[in-house]
Amino acid sequence: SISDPTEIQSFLDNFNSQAQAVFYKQSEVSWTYYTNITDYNQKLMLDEQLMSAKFSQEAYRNATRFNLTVMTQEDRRLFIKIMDIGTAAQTNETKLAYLNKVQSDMETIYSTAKVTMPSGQRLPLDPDLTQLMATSRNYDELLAAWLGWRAESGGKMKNLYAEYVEYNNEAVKILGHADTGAYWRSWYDTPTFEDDVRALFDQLRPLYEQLHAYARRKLKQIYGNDKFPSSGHIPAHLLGNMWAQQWSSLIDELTPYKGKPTLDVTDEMVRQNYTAIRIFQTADDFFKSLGMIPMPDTFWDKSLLEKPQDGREVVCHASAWDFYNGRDFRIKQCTVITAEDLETAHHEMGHIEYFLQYKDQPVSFRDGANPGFHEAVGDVISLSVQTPEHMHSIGLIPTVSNDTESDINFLMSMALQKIAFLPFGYLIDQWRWSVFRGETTPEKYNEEWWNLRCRYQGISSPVPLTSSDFDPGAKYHIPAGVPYIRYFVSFVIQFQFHKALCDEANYRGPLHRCDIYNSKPAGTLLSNMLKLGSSKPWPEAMNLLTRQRKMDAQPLMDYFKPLLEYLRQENGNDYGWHPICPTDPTEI
Ligand SMILES: O=C(CCC(O)(O)[C@H](Cc1ccccc1)NC(=O)c1ccccc1)N[C@@H](Cc1ccccc1)C(=O)O
Ligand SMILES: [Zn+2]
Repeated sequence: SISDPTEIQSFLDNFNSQAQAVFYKQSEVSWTYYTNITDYNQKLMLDEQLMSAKFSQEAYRNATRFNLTVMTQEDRRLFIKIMDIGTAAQTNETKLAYLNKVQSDMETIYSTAKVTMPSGQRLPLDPDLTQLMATSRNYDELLAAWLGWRAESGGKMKNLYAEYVEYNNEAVKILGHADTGAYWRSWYDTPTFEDDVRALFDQLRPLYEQLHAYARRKLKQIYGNDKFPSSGHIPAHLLGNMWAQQWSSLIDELTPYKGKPTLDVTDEMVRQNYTAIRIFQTADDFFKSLGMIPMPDTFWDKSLLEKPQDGREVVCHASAWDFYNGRDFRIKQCTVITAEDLETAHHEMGHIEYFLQYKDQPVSFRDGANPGFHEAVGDVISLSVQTPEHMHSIGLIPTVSNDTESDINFLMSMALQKIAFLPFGYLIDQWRWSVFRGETTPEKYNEEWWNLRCRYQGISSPVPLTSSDFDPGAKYHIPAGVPYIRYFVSFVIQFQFHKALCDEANYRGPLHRCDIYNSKPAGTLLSNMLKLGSSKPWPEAMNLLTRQRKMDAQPLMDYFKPLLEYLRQENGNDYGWHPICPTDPTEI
């Protein structure tokens, strides 16, 4: 095998320039499809996916001819990443084409699904059903939207999913992975990863149990006790979100101390005629205040920041795009003027900032230190933006009051966003890993999904389950094949990052009131970590930023400590739920 350093270097240089061209083409063709869903554009994208798979297979074959043992650590790391070609390892072109087609068809079903409401209106998820789930307080109206959505999305793709699982597993097994879940976990390069995330979740469950109990009591006052099963579960359609994954839309009902200025800035954004562009300029301004890299002109020219009104079908689920040429970076988001979309804009721009910071790395290192790092960047900034101090400084709330009661109100609003999410962020890939392992077979898909929803999230289906249902398919990441444990990891590490940056900014107060706006030292520290991309093992990136190498839930627990005490006092013994789903979901 080849050990000559000049041959090693010329292979890497060659790969890098060819890969940029191939990945650019693939991004362009995919962007065209995602922003204009037609059969023709899908065909162009699927053809291009086969071309780039051939390129990856060729690169893999060539890379295996080299002797990795004589290389520098960095070159060895590059070769290993070049050989990690995922499902492109499937050399049977018919099978690979079919896998890509099934995946794309499921994502298209999800993105074009519409629900016919009792009024006769046909509503898409974005923005209509999302807004209905957030604003309606009518049990039956919420139920109609929730039932309709799962029928039109997941209900239409159960058999497709079983095929996707089979073909995806077959492809990654060629690379030596046990199954697709094992392949996805390999990106964290941590043998104890599954145990580590389980330990983090167990550490955080008491916080969630207390928030769940508090929300359940308030929701019973709104909808009546008779709507809640005696098992202690909350019906899944009452939490202000299609998946009950974040409960921020319930902030007005769940605010502990009434009579204080509202923390929901949506009305004020609308009153000030905020536009999508202004939402993204607000986010861009924050990165600039830290001395970080501003969005380039191509971003503003080529992004799609609002749902087109010309009848085109688009994939509305937000995403950030790296075109791998060091110049072209875009966001696709069907932005609406709400506090939630202000947060999403920061989330997406966090991905772009990471792209910008690592754009001079070799292509194979243009990735997050691990997938959770990529999801955390924007959310860290958003933790500063959402403080009452910062919201006041950008004119979205009238006054800042930091008396104890206002503090609890603020922590409650952050908990509805961050604590409510934890079991959801945890359970999605618990389900998928069990499916990829073959422990959960197609006839058990839906039953096992609700077992996890009942056990970890303490929510239950408001209607009896039928075997034709496929509720996992009602959540974008399942048909789109996007892993999800990355968000659970992000929701833990983003508080570690926030604490480290607040320390760097010489902030002294309670963590939940820290706003790093304008801190160049914090910006420099964050930039230096982001510049690494995936060139170093993630514990080294973690160490550079936080001066220790582990995922640690303590900063998150410290942030919410005052709220946990309040909730414990409020709830007394009225908390928790039966781990098994209620037999009769509407049992009185
Ligand atoms: O799905 C997202 C945001 C979309 C995204 O930015 O994570 C996006 C997902 C995606 C879409 C298409 C293909 C692949 C992934 N991820 C990116 O755009 C992305 C991720 C890593 C690198 C580059 C781009 N958030 C999750 C969880 C979440 C996170 C933060 C706040 C609220 C909710 C959700 O909505 O359930
Ligand atoms: Zn993301």
